[in-house]
Amino acid sequence: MGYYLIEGGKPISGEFAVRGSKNAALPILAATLLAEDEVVLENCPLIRDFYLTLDILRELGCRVELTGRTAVIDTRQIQDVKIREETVQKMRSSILFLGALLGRERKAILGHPGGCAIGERPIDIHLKAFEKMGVEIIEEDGLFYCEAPHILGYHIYLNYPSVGATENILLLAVKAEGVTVIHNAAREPEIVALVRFLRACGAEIYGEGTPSIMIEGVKKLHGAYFSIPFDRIEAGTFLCASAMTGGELYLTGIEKNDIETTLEALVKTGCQFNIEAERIWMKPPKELKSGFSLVTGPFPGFPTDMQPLMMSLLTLAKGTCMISETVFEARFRHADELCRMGADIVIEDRVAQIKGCGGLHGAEVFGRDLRGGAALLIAALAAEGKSTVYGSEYVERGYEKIEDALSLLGGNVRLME
Ligand SMILES: CC(=O)N[C@H]1[C@@H](OP(=O)(O)OP(=O)(O)OC[C@H]2O[C@@H](n3ccc(=O)[nH]c3=O)[C@H](O)[C@@H]2O)O[C@H](CO)[C@@H](O)[C@@H]1O
Ligand SMILES: C=C(OP(=O)(O)O)C(=O)O
Repeated sequence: MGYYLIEGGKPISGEFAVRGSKNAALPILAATLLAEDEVVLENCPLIRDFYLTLDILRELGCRVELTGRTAVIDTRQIQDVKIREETVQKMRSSILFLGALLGRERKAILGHPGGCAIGERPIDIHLKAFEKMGVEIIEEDGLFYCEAPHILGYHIYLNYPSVGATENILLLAVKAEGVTVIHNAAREPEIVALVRFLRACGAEIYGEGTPSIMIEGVKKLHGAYFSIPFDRIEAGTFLCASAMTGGELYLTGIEKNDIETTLEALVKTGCQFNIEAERIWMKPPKELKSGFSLVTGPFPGFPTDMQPLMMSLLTLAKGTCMISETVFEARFRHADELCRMGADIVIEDRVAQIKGCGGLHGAEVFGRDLRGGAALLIAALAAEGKSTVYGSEYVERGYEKIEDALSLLGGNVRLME
């Protein structure tokens, strides 16, 4: 198990150019399977999940070249329709290969996806929609054997605006016969990014970013050039790190509409902002304020992925704050670890009450998922003394060399493999 060694107490300040989004890049990589020509992706995030997804494409027989942040992917020579169990276990987004492989090859074999243990995370919404669109699914020994001789457009009503299910249906529907409409679709910026990519490849899609997305199936998609948009969770993580440590931060490469709820929460803590279209400057107050409630929810609600980071920050804010986690039922595992650093957090079911503790101290703590690990890392930066944060392998799934980025901004963080 890798870990971070952190010496706290130094402000995180300066300029940071936000990198490409994990949650936009991964579905787009799956979508490259649908393009029957070369795809060029710019601004790729060099993170563990990205490399793992490139490996899936290679294992399927695709040609993949990565130079700097530019990936060139040619899926014309695809030879396989099965994703290895080991890979599927490591990453939630591997489920998106189901829609993409079915769209391309009419067949797919894949197990139940793993990923961060933040809840049960069933895939019933994906499978139900697929069946309605003509996919035959047989589950045997933990594997889903899927076949779709004919993919049929359909009106799909999601009982929850699942991000993954909306993406998977999009991947299948672009190659369906006829029109598909997704009702109660997810509206996250990552859905918009996937649609823009598919459209660049020749797909006919309307309504992304709204609860109704209409897709007119096409016979073939072509290659495209596309730049991965910024990672709104990385941006929020660095803002929280600076706010907690009393540093001023200048973020570039962002789109402010995509991180509005995070900015609103930070404003409530007393942070001041100067916001331009693609840049943000933030100055934290001398003392962070609390006394409000946060409820996570589907976009445009407060993002569940930011919840652990915001909880970390609120441990230092004067007053009491309540956070309700409505998206994932087991996403508070970082709270106990924050308490080991001196935080005052009480959890009851899916609500956390966080009282400002006046200051954190260094400790040995365990990150058990991606954002939970990052939350501990930023808490350690703000704590007095030395900390060890275990679980770097989770953090590396979604943050590119976070230890280097934070060190360049004045933090004292080392990754020990
Ligand atoms: C790779 C990626 O993009 N991951 C993001 C994606 O995950 P993911 O796509 O897994 O999240 P979903 O929106 O699907 O899940 C939201 C909720 O719906 C439930 N659900 C989902 C599907 C289903 O078939 N049945 C079901 O019950 C889940 O258990 C969860 O409670 O969106 C989440 C919510 O914004 C983010 O936290 C993740 O970072
Ligand atoms: C939960 C996350 O990712 P995944 O869905 O890939 O597990 C995340 O990015 O915070």
